Amino acid sequence: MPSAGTQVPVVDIAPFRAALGTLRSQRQGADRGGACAALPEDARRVAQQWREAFSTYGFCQVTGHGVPDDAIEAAYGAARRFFSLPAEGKLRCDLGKGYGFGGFTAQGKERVSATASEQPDGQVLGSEAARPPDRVESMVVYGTEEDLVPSGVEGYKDAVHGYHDGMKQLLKVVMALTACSLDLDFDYFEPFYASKTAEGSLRLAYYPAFEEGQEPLPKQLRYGEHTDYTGFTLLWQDHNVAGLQTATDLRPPQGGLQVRMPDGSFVDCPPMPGAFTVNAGDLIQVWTNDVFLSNVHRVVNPPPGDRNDRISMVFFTGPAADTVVEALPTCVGPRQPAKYAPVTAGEHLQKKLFASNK
Ligand SMILES: O=C(O)CCC(=O)C(=O)O
Ligand SMILES: [Fe+2]
Repeated sequence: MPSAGTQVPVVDIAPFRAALGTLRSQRQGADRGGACAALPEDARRVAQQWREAFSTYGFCQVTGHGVPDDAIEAAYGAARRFFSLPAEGKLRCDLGKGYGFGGFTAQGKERVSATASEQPDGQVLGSEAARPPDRVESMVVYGTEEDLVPSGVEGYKDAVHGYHDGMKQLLKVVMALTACSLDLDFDYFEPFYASKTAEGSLRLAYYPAFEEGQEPLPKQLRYGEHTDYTGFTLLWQDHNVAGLQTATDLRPPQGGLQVRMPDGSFVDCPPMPGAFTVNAGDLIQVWTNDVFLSNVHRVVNPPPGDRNDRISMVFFTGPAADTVVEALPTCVGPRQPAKYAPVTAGEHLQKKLFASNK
């Protein structure tokens, strides 16, 4: 049996990224259709690996993504400086609306496990859903001029907006790859993601260290069991133990992400050098009629005595709020009936956020 942590597959998307430019230039003026079939062998193999990863795990580690290290470092540094502010400095960015509506959310407000009973397949996670609030602080960034900019955090705005732009670029590749892996035209999803109401929010997450004598509440986790609510999530996991404080040194803290395996067990999904962890959210599962899974995951506490904190940069994506998400044409057929009622993207997200802030 492979050791824990090796089970979320790795996909190097570089060959697909290289081919995508050619596809785009061919598309201009060319007849529609068949664009993905024209991909070179190595890029088609990436699309196949992508489909396998999301069908089995709903997760993969993405290398060859093209996001520059310095953009990651800059955002990570800004996040660390923000979360190191005294509480008053952070609370000045709290809009008082709870998690998911911009700005800062302090510990004790969000209880993500309360959303888990509303998975698209109706499955309930039982007593796990009754966990106390998560041991996390969050700062949400939309990449617009409306974003709250904390005072006293040098370079914050440029760094987080630069990172947000980088994530939008990567998302374009992710959606083209998804389209090709589902036998759709590479630009199939573009209209859904072009709108201002498309989901594209960056959650900077801070999981404080457990200092001497501090214990979690009974059953409390850093972030409880849940599925992500919308499209793909592009996650940069902390590569560090506290003290190193750069984004890319690989000394993964213990007490991180775990992903549910097909047999129901949870395995560690530690950061890997230079990789983004990518997972599919509920709307992708509905869109693909279960071809891609929106899989359950959580962030566990570090072992007793481990004094490390943890920072994640979590980019949530999804189609425009008014998109009615229903089974894609290549994911239904006489022997593959649609399993879900159509869902409106914005309504689904609001329902989940409401449940998480109870
Ligand atoms: O911090 C992490 O590694 C994962 C966070 C997560 O699952 C989420 O924000 O939805
Ligand atoms: Fe998540």
